[in-house]
Amino acid sequence: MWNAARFAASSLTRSTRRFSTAIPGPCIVHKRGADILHDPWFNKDTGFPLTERDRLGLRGLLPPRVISFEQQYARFMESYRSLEKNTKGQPEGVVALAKWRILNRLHDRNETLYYRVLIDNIQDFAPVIYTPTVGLVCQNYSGLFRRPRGMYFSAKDKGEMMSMIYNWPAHQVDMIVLTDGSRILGLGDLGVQGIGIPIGKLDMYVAAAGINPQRILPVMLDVGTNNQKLLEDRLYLGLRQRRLEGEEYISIVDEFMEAVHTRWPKAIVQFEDFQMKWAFETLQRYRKRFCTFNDDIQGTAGVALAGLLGAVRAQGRPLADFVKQKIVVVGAGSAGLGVLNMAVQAVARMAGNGEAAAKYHFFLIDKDGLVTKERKNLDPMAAPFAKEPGAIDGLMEGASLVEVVKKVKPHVLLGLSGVGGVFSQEVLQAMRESDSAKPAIFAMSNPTMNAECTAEDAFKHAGENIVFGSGSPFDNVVLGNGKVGHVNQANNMYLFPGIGLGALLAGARLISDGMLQAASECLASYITDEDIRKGILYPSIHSIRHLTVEVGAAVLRAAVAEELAEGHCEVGPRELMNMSKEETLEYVTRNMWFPVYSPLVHEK
Ligand SMILES: NC(=O)c1ccc[n+]([C@@H]2O[C@H](COP(=O)([O-])OP(=O)(O)OC[C@H]3O[C@@H](n4cnc5c(N)ncnc54)[C@H](O)[C@@H]3O)[C@@H](O)[C@H]2O)c1
Ligand SMILES: O=C(O)C[C@H](O)C(=O)O
Ligand SMILES: [Mg+2]
Repeated sequence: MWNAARFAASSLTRSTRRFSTAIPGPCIVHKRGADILHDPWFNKDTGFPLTERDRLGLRGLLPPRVISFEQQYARFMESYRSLEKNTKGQPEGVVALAKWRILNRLHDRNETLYYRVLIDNIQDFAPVIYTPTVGLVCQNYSGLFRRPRGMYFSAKDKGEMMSMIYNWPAHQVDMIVLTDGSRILGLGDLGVQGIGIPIGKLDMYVAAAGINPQRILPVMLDVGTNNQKLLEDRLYLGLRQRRLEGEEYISIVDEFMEAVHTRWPKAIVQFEDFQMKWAFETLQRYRKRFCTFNDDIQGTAGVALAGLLGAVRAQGRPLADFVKQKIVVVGAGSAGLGVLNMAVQAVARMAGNGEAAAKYHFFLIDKDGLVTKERKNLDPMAAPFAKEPGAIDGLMEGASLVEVVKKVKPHVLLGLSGVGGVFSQEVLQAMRESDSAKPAIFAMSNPTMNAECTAEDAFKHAGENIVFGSGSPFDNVVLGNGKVGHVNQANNMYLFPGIGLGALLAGARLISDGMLQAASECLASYITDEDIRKGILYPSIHSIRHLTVEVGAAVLRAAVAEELAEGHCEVGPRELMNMSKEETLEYVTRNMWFPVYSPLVHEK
């Protein structure tokens, strides 16, 4: 079975694109008959050719006509479009969940067709299977639950995880996204219902990075929830207890990490949507021992830094001017602090004495206002960014956001607060006095309701010359006179798939700062000057697969340069080292899975 899984994976990567007539390599299957129809990895629905129906014991289990992949695809898209038409005018949430349901049903039935429609229609479907609808799905998960996806490890499984991990049916796992559900987007503690996030992130891994869906594993670590409403909800499917804390908590995560790495030593673990204290703690604890990263801290930081560098270019200034940019970050959580730390590293690289200068130019605001050295119980992670009270424009401890913006006149206002609307009309209007001719506003919190402001309000109140980014998608804004306010989706989806892909194909021992920096630089340089002048900081989501090849290759090359690459499958570290840039891109592309029906060959 182990060999079969590998065989299946490699045959699929060799498959051709679109609806080509080239015959893909075979895929070994160890089941027969109805069991195949009920396995979404192998199921082709009405697409099984007659000879395959005979070989696999499927004859009579399907209607007689064979429907081609193209026809199945067209049929699904027709149902989807008619659902769109029939739900017009209904409340947004109802429509979003109806769209999610139809996609989820396909996901549960036929993964090949599901991933093909997802890849080809990524702009339409990413907002359904990923942010923002995934937030609504998590909020309603216990009611929506039909069949499980991924694995659930709970506090009650202590001592059992090593054997439990062998319950997962796939013999090889490359990519794991893990959450404890404690900070799901900007929606807070959703307990076990947070499993929707790893599922959505891994769908993006398949769509953008071509990770084989047979080798992904979404994981929920259910250590309880502090969400009283959920604890009292009779439908709630998670542990009905308050969250474990301290040693009890960390011992559960330790046990899970050991179990995973015993069974799949090369699997990459992405930590996602952990509350801040555990996000930083687990990152520090595991990043040197395992191939792991925290997407909210590190993926977000890379995407934000690429956007910040783009904002400098958009002003028509040289990149070196980044060191002079005044940046106000709203939100001192895992994401906000991750961004500031990476921005400081960038300044330090650009200007020798950068660190001190950067901290002078960077302003941090949390729920209690401006963070200064006078802050009671100042978080050690935020301490390096705390201002001397009164030293800058008389700004005191806890100064409000609007006061800070009015006095500092920042080049960039970046929100990672999780609070919808904190960039009020007054705050946005104050950005008109920015010292930049083209100020940047990033409302990065998710989902849409939690964005610090809408795209429309940003252009309306802060002026038409801003550059704008948001974590959740907004439509471009029509400004009149034929002008359009471009909306960038400043979301870590532009980096995490490439970070995982590059680390996987390098066989990286760990994920270093250098690899993350390479990912961010690759994203930053992906955009042409012409696009930047139009306010475009990130590529369209249509190009996410192409971008991810580049990011993956950049991460891989950085791993090789730092001697962290141990090789992948039959490609050893020496071969990786000898690859030119073009060969690396070719190697990455060649190893990406693409959904086509492979002939199924039964083996006992
Ligand atoms: N776009 C992206 O790619 C991306 C990536 C990561 C996180 N996020 C979003 O960022 C948000 C925060 O994530 P996090 O992990 O940092 O959360 P967190 O809970 O660790 O931090 C939230 C921070 O916001 C501050 N805050 C709360 N209310 C505030 C207010 N009224 N004014 C100013 N600050 C306030 C809190 O004090 C805290 O410092 C979430 O909505 C998440 O969805 C977006
Ligand atoms: O999930 C997203 O869309 C981005 C980010 O990881 C978040 O936590 O908001
Ligand atoms: Mg996240």
